[in-house]
Amino acid sequence: MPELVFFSGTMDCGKSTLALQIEHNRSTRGLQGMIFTRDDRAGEGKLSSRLGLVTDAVEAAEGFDFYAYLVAHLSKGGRCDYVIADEAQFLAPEQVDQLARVVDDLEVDVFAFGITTDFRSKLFPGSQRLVELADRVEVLQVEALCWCGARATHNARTVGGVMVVEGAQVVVGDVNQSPDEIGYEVLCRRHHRRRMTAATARAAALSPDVLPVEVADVSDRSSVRS
Ligand SMILES: Nc1ncnc2c1ncn2[C@@H]1O[C@H](COP(=O)(O)OP(=O)(O)O)[C@@H](O)[C@H]1O
Ligand SMILES: Cc1cn([C@H]2C[C@H](O)[C@@H](COP(=O)(O)O)O2)c(=O)[nH]c1=O
Repeated sequence: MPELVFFSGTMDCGKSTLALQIEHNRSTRGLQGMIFTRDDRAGEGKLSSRLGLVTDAVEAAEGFDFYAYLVAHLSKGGRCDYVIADEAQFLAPEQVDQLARVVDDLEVDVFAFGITTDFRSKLFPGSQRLVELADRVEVLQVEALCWCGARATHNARTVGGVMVVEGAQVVVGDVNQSPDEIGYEVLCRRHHRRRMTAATARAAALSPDVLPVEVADVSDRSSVRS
């Protein structure tokens, strides 16, 4: 039975790498897939992984109709054994409906990859529709980690290392950006709620308000006892 599968996780957890691996494993066995993406960091019509791999893809921009595109391709005698859709969080809900129709009416497997929630921990509309429609939602097994060592479950947007909570839902970007750029950082829920990024945690640890308290505890022990 063909399936609509949503591979979901935070930024930087290996979604695009997995998409490229699925593509590689299937194409080396003679299957023919169609690869789609939207607003990849590497540019239009590219699906890229931070491991350095990149492949060409069809840009599924606003208004793009997956079902019509596949029907046109098949009616011209083209073949399609599976569909890969990366950066699926950016898709409109109706585009996700088209992907479900590709599975049900054209009997083609669809593997969609994307982050579930935005920098405010709100669902992207495309991801919400995928959760609603997918046969399976798979959470990636490679854990991205928060600076504290806990599993990262949330995406923070940062400016100069400081978490921001205002702004457009879609701003294409990356983790590990230089401090003057808008960037992203993955965090555990506790630190996302506290808006505590690696940079602000480091600054707090170095703050004169924090260190001397511990030092004072040690040096003042005799005075505390007396
Ligand atoms: N230099 C590296 N060496 C080994 N693994 C790396 C390196 N750089 C990135 N990675 C791996 O790639 C993952 C990010 O892969 P990518 O497919 O780009 O993520 P996503 O699409 O989920 O944002 C990281 O979590 C890490 O496991
Ligand atoms: C959290 C969040 C992310 N984005 C953008 C930033 C990147 O361009 C992509 C995610 O790509 P990845 O391959 O999963 O790292 O999404 C955004 O536009 N808005 C957000 O809130």
